[in-house]
Amino acid sequence: MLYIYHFSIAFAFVYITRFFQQRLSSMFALRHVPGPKTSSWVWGEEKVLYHNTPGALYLDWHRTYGNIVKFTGAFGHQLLSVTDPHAISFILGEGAYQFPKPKGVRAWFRMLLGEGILWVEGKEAHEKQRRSVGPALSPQSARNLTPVFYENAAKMVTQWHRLLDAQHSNEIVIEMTNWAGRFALDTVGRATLSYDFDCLRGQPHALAETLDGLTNHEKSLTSFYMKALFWLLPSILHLGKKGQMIRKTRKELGDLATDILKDAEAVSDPNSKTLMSLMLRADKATAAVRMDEEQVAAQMRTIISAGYEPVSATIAWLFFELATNLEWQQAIREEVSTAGDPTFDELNNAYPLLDAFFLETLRLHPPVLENHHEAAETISIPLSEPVAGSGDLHLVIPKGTIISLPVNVIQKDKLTWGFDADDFRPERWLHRGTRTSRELLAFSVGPRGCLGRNFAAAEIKALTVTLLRHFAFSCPYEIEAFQSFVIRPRVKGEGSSSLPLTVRRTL
Ligand code: HEM
Repeated sequence: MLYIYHFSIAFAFVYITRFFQQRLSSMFALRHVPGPKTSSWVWGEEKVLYHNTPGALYLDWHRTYGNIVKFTGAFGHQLLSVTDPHAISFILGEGAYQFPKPKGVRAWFRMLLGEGILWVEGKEAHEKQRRSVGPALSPQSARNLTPVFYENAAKMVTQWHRLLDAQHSNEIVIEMTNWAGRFALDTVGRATLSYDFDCLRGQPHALAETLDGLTNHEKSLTSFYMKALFWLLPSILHLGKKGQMIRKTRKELGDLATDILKDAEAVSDPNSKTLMSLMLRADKATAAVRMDEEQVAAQMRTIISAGYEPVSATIAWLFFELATNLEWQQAIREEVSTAGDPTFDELNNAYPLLDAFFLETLRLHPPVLENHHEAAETISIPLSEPVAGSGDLHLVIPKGTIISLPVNVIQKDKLTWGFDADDFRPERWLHRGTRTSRELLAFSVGPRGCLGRNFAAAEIKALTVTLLRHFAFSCPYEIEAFQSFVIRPRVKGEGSSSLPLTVRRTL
């Protein structure tokens, strides 16, 4: 017993000494990097970040201190916020495997989704998973699934007409974040597993409620502690009600995938175009060691979750912008008022106004606000311009430093986007010579860039075309951004996400 006691004391001593040693050497190495004064010795900037409008502090900091900003997290750990273009290209490109996701972020993905592609690190292991998952999310696969996108969009139209008929009215208030979530979940469910959650026809599915309960919460002390501490103590995620919810969601997502995997027909049908079948075929063709049941379930959970949250948030923001930019709404309605449903290729190429509006929505409302990484080793990264007062076009980043790439700041950079970078101005995308979608970071870039971007663009555009042909939108409320797992809209001052839109029949 005494032995265990001494062992624990020694262990704690070594751990605490190493922790402070690392902090001190990191502070020394980054001493010349500018940044805000620590506002709390215990919580660093975590509290102000948590209570401020999402992304607002990063904007202030970078406008005050330049492209590289140092700030403090809980218990004095150092973070860097980086918007320098060369540094970003390196971190997301050639240096991607030297900057894995932070341990806390990986712990979250592992606990919720399993050891799938969002969790995996290391060049070889990640490339192996990408070879299996990639074909399932290729442009060809999104092309094959386009009819599913339209079928789900048409279900939404039918339901809204029913709601209007029931009110004997041509106008009704629709809570758009809820319907966007139903559309995104039904679509990714059918595409991935040929499984219909059927949220669009009936009541929200239990899984949608579990997913929302996990991330779409009001601000509370517990969620603040979780957010502030999981960088340092990833195991905190296992605790309390939150831990229970994560386990519940993981189980529900996994049970569904394994049930379908066991249903031999869904998998062995050589003509099946579900993402699961395509992934299993790619895995069989390219991997020496095939995925086991848990690995398949992990990938399916990952695709469902990756295809649900950011898509539903983007749909909501896009309709918010349509509802507040009425001239654009009318212009896009006219542009898409052609006969029949546009094909996948037409959705991509035939509607410049729709495309510009979609890209501008992602520029000003990136659902994934911060892209986090951790230096696996002490490493020197290239810079476009020196940190103030140093003259050096490189920055040495100590091992363990957590780096945030604030997508909102990068996508509002006045040097790249011009003096009106803060404004919603879709016309900036119409001059293709000067602007390309590659400049967006909303989907990230490089070897870990989003695999589902073709899928997301096609489903969101298919929904927009369909809804604009039937309805007109306006927004009588003041809306603000709110941080859940992704950035969602809500009525100013309300608790969780909400976007009530006035929807009027046009047909
Ligand atoms: C507007 C919608 C979407 C946005 C803004 C978005 C954004 C992102 C971002 C920023 C990443 C990089 C994450 C990181 O490095 O930590 C990512 C990765 C990923 N996304 Fe998306 N995503 C969207 C839709 C989708 C959809 C619909 C799917 C699948 C159906 C999907 C599947 C994936 C996968 C599998 C990865 C992991 C790639 C890897 O690590 O190699 N995404 N996404």
